[in-house]
Amino acid sequence: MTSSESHQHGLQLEELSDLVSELQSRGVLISDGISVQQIPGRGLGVVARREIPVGERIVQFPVNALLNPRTVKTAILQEISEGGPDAASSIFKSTAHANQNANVGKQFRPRVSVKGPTAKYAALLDSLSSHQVLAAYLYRERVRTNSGWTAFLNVLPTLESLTGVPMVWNLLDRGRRRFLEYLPASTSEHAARMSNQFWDDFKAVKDMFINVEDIELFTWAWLCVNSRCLYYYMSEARTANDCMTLAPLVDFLNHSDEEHCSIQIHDAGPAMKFFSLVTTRTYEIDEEIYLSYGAHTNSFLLCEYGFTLETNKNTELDITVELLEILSRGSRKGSCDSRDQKVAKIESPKLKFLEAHGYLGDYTLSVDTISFRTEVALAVAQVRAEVCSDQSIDEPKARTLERSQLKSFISGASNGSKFMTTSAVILSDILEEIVQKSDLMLAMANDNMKEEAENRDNIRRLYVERKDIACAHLRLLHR
Ligand SMILES: C[S@@+](CC[C@H](N)C(=O)[O-])C[C@H]1O[C@@H](n2cnc3c(N)ncnc32)[C@H](O)[C@@H]1O
Repeated sequence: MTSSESHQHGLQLEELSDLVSELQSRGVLISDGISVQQIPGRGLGVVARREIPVGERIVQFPVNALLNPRTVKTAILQEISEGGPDAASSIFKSTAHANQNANVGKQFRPRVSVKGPTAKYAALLDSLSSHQVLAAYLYRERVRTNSGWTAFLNVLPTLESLTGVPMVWNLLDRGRRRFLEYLPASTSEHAARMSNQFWDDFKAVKDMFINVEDIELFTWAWLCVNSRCLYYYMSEARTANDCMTLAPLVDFLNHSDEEHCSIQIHDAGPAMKFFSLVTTRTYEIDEEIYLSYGAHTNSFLLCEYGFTLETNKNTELDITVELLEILSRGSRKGSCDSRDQKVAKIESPKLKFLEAHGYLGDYTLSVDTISFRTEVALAVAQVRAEVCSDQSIDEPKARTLERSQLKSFISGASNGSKFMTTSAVILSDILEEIVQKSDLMLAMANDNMKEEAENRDNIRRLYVERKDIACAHLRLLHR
């Protein structure tokens, strides 16, 4: 790999060649066909320096050179074995206990049970989620003077360059908190969920490790992990979400909604397991090499990674907030603020019914389809609340019939034609409001976010997409 142009863009040539040396010393193979360069609007990216055929392994890691909960645990336990109690007390708080509070689904099962003096520390690390372990590790490596990962840490983005992520507008403000008001409600809820997760993770890490106090530094570490990790299966992970690894250099690949490369695991026996980045198409000289981060919408990309795609084939219109509002209030008019939904959720029989049938939330439309979940919610929205309650002995026959029609639609035994006309009316009403609101928000973002062109353009893109999809469905509905 070469890095000839990187020095123009904040990152020094030596920093990239130090990274390459650091990785090579860990046994990582890097193709001579790629370089890391600044790409306008995308930060750094990976570019082909020569023609690259399909199937070329452009980076190959021995799996123990990756940075994930497994390798971090090994490194920390080794540090403790070599340094003794002093080393342990320079890492863990004396009050540290296995994190009871973490989302259980995200914790790790002990893979190989560790015995001896380090067993206690192994159990502590196993009780954290991957995100927590990795963020804590990056934090700690950043503050220590003798990190073995200095070259990698030096090429990670600065906190300022991560401020496209809405969660950060709230956390660090710097005049950006007001931008949250311009987000579509579903995007804003996604950002709020991330904030909650961030605070849970900060608390878990702070309670366990010494000297993790600096919120800005932890934000940087947490966001680096969030935006740069790749999927890597580990048998001890309890959920797919916890199969996270950092792979330096591979993490310079930007996202595309088309597949360009894939991650492959080659298992050639003990100590011969490799994690490779392999091309799945040919590349011309100077072409950027991308990786798909997943089939993500622009709202998701903005929340998790701080950018949106100009055209995104995974675009969809999320009407969850709008539909939940109708379902919880029983009517569209005089509706409550979407933030009151949690209270309504507990009380509304319609929401309870949807939850019991696995259809609560996630109501979306793509340009030409309405998801089945949305159709179910529209059907439930139009029946009387009593239809969603359990059958009572003396209830009218009409109610029993309507309940069975609803259940038969949900189970797929009928096509739900009974509900279609009213569903169309409810949906039109929602979509017309979305078009109006999008126009308003597009104008407001234009007027009030002038000084932050990138954030403004990302937000505008979300409303343009919402409006386009809403208009496409309104045309179909009014045909
Ligand atoms: C895994 S890193 C990719 C390398 C990154 N560009 C860098 O400078 O280090 C993911 C980050 O790159 C940026 N990014 C990735 N794909 C992008 C795209 N298609 N358009 C704009 N920015 C993108 C976002 O800032 C995202 O959080």
